[in-house]
Amino acid sequence: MELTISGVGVRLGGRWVVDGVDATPPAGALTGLLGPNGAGKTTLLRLVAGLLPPDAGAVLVPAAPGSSERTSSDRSSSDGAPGARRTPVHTLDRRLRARRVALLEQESSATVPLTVREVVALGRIPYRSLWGTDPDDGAVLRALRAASAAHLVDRTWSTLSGGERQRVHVARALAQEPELLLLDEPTNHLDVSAQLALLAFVRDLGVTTVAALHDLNLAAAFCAHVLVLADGRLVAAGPPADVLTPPLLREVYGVDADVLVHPRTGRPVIALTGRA
Ligand SMILES: Nc1ncnc2c1ncn2[C@@H]1O[C@H](COP(=O)(O)OP(=O)(O)OP(=O)(O)O)[C@@H](O)[C@H]1O
Repeated sequence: MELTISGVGVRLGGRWVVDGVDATPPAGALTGLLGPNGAGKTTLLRLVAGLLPPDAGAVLVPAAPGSSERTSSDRSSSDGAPGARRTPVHTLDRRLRARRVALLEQESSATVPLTVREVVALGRIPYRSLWGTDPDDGAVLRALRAASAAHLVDRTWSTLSGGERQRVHVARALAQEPELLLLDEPTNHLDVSAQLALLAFVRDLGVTTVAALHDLNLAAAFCAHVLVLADGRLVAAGPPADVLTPPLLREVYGVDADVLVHPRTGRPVIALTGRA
């Protein structure tokens, strides 16, 4: 999906928590959203998901073909699609938006008396008929397989470990079959092997994905593009090798680091040496 984040800002608690962010995450690729605690990553993901209306700017997505959605005149000549009809994501009808955009929120501690199958089926609600039937009865299992969680299908949600819950959350987001996938710290609770498997999977999915990540080396290894937030503002954007430099890491995170080049992948490897 061609996504344009255009001058987006929101005020919460009397201050701009996200402030004037302009970004165009590449379509069909994995973008990492980086920045220290409180930088505004979760808030920006909620804005991009259309769950939070912006107080400034807009998040524009292509209008669905044949829809009567409110569209803006195309302000995004930079995205190479002049004349394309675009619409602010927060104005999309909720059901339609849920078919196009999935947000994996940071884990909530809620315990629900549901099986894993039922939790993942929640992601299919936007596709259900008036009678509540899913037109694609294989979608839940496909999503569980993709998230390496098919073996959990009949388990009760409340009995799962943190890492198992995280995989099921990912499966629920995938079951929505979105054009835009937004992941808030998706590697939380996952062991190193599961972290690598998940990021390799979403990188290769071909779906425009924005993932808030704290692990700079995972971002460097898997992301095509990174956005770095600090105090609600975008301070850098581009390929990891261009963005994740020692001066940037010092400025944004207050840490000293050596940035090496991986001998096989050519990607940056960040060796933290201490607080600046
Ligand atoms: N509803 C709200 N009212 C007031 N302040 C808020 C609200 N939501 C978030 N904030 C504040 O906005 C800032 C950004 O929060 P956000 O959760 O977006 O940061 P983050 O980058 O995701 O942080 P973390 O890495 O710790 O998850 C924080 O200072 C937070 O306290």
